[in-house]
Amino acid sequence: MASIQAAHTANPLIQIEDLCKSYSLQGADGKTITNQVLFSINLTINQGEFVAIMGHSGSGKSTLMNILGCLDTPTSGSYWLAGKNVAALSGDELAHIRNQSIGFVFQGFNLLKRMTALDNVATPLLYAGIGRSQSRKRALELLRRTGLESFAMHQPNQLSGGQQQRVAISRALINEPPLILADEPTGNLDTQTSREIMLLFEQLNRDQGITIVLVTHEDDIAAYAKRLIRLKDGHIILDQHNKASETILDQAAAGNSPMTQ
Ligand SMILES: Nc1ncnc2c1ncn2[C@@H]1O[C@H](COP(=O)(O)OP(=O)(O)OP(=O)(O)O)[C@@H](O)[C@H]1O
Repeated sequence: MASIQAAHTANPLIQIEDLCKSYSLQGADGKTITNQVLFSINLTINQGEFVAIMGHSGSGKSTLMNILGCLDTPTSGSYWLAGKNVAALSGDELAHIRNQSIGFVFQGFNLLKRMTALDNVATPLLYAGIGRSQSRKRALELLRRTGLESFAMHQPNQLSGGQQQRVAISRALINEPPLILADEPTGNLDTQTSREIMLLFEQLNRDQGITIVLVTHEDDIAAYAKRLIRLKDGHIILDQHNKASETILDQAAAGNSPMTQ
């Protein structure tokens, strides 16, 4: 297996050691079946990295992302996020870390249907106890940055898929998290809109140093990430610098500005 982990020793944001995950299910005969999904995963992701996780359906990508997002717990092994041992955190501390340290972006956008774009973006701040007017002010700033200021009062069904995903990305950014976890973020989008969303991630990574970890099935989406990890049957079988991202970076440097498209 090719590995670039040794090259990334400074400022680890994610450190996983010997992590395993199994699910126990009850079979038709009533007996318990154990399904091991992740096998002895070792992974370090430093602050500022842009990582794509690839692999066939069922290889364990979402399971790994759920653990990275503190939405699920490993069966064994350790996970340190920003220097904190996740297993030692209480429920409240986990909720706090999810709210403050991680921005989530999903394939289905996961916006609240009856709320405006503005209120969708402001929601994590409201949960964090910030007042409504301050939250909305900050949400509007984020929508401006993602090119959606004039759509602030639209509800999700009045927005295109790409616009909805920009709202979701604005929401993910509102607490200025060091980490964005994106699970198939372009899975519901056409090619051109996918490209715009990926350039937006690339810009956030380059200009603000936000660490981005995304799951994708598609090579042309993974091409934006600087590091490529491939899972197979719950094992990391490849972990390497992604040369394809250099071409994309050249194109971005040539003046593509997804924030205003
Ligand atoms: N909550 C669960 N209970 C039991 N088994 C589960 C659970 N979640 C996932 N699995 C199993 O774990 C394996 C990996 O699933 P996972 O969703 O992580 O794969 P994936 O690589 O994300 O697949 P896809 O690309 O189709 O989304 C599958 O065999 C799945 O059935």
